[in-house]
Amino acid sequence: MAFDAGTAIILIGMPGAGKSTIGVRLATQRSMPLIDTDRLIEQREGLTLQTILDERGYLALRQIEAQVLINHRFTGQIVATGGSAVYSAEAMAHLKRFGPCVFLDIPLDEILNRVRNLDSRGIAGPPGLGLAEVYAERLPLYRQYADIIIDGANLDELALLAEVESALKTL
Ligand SMILES: Nc1ncnc2c1ncn2[C@@H]1O[C@H](COP(=O)(O)OP(=O)(O)OP(=O)(O)O)[C@@H](O)[C@H]1O
Ligand SMILES: O=C(O)C1=C[C@@H](O)[C@@H](O)[C@H](O)C1
Ligand SMILES: [Mg+2]
Repeated sequence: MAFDAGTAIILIGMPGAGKSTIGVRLATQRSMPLIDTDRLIEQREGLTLQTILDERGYLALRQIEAQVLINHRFTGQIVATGGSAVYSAEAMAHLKRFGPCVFLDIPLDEILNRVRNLDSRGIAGPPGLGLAEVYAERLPLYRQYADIIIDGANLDELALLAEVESALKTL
């Protein structure tokens, strides 16, 4: 693919996969702006994600997320998506027009270690669904939309960043 200054890099993966952490590092390293799509949602709605979930439910949050993604231009940006972005095929097709989609593939046990506050952190899924079920449901979707899959097992932030950079060079 053409990898010029306008090309975005889209990070996808489970909550706790490191999209924001790696996003910040990639943006700094490449002198590109970082956009966290969760913040776009909160700005548009004037509400926190948790309030949207509590007051309108997870399907409404997924719908809002899809609309926000579809209506935004991501040219030249590092994009840290919400973990639930992959529920909208239309939003994913739109995102992928701006650049490659990088799936940070972190094993479930590591995700479970990192994400402890499931009840208060707002997962866009049915109440009561555990992280293991969310992981099983989403894994095929993350794989389906990924142009690059990074096996992040046992990689610290810097090692993961290096893997992402080296995979991007192969495109
Ligand atoms: N490679 C890594 N090794 C160990 N810990 C990491 C790594 N990357 C991120 N973390 C830690 O995991 C936690 C979650 O990371 P981060 O917030 O970047 O995930 P995220 O994918 O953006 O999640 P969310 O979907 O909740 O926004 C943070 O505490 C971060 O310090
Ligand atoms: O993985 C998820 O379901 C979510 C992750 C967060 O980043 C937010 O996008 C939202 O709370 C949903
Ligand atoms: Mg994040």
